[in-house]
Amino acid sequence: MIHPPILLRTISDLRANTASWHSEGLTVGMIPTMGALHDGHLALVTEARRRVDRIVATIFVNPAQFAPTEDFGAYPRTEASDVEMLAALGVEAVFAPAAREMYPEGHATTISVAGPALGLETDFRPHFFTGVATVVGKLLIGGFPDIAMFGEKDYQQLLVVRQMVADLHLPTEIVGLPTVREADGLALSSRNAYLSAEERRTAARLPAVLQQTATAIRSGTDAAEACATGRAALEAAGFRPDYLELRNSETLAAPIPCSSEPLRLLVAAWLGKTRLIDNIAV
Ligand SMILES: Nc1ncnc2c1ncn2[C@@H]1O[C@H](COP(=O)(O)OP(=O)(O)OP(=O)(O)O)[C@@H](O)[C@H]1O
Ligand SMILES: CC(C)(CO)[C@@H](O)C(=O)[O-]
Ligand code: BAL
Repeated sequence: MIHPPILLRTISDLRANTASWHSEGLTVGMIPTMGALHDGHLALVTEARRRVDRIVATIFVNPAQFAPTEDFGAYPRTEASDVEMLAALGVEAVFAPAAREMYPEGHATTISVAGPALGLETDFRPHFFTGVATVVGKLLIGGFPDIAMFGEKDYQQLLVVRQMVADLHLPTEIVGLPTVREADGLALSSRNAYLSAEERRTAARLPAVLQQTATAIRSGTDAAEACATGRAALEAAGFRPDYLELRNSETLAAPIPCSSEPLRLLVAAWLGKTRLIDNIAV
């Protein structure tokens, strides 16, 4: 017997729900999403199920993280089927507010993060992390979950959220989980739905080039040279790369040559009208 989750539309209902769970001594996990759920999101739910007593998933296509030229209008909105998928996994509550609930008339506060937010995505989407940090901050303050789950697919976002939570002393543990991939290596992403059949075949070159570049760096090729080769391979396959860069995996600072710091290779590239991102440990 599947119990549908409670559907919450207001911050005050979100707060009342999680407060009542906490008052019963139950632990709470939050999974922030923009909906159009896939197995990557469901892996976050499954891991939360293992860790906490009650789960609230959030579904909100956050206008503040889209530039006017980006795909806010086209972003897939599939709330009814999302709620069914969450129900099947036993999620207790779904918070799906309207934009005016999150950003009422006169809203004038944003959360701006430096550190891991500098460079990479910010060079191409300068508005993005302020939008993400502001909405995630509001969600965490709205529900005060014990844990919140994020995917490594959005690796820079994960580090930005961790930085924000630490800096604002929020009492939530940020849990990062590995990227869930299709059989051919493509990272699951709601935006994959934009790809034509031919683009979808080409898209598998993105993780393949990422792997090749990581292998070259591991076997001693200079990182700048390996990344240049990787970008050229992406262009030859039909992508327009925004970046393919090696960074320190904890700070996202440029790596210090010859040090033994942990490294991450991150990529963002356009395929037709679709922008894909991915990353792997080196
Ligand atoms: N393939 C994946 N594996 C693991 N986590 C994922 C995956 N895809 C998304 N997530 C995580 O799910 C959460 C919600 O992401 P979001 O709703 O933006 O989905 P998305 O598929 O990343 O969408 P988009 O295509 O817009 O980037 C984020 O923490 C994100 O990192
Ligand atoms: C974290 C998030 C839900 C904030 O809108 C979004 O950026 C996403 O889905 O990754
Ligand atoms: N998954 C990150 C959300 C975005 O690109 O807007």
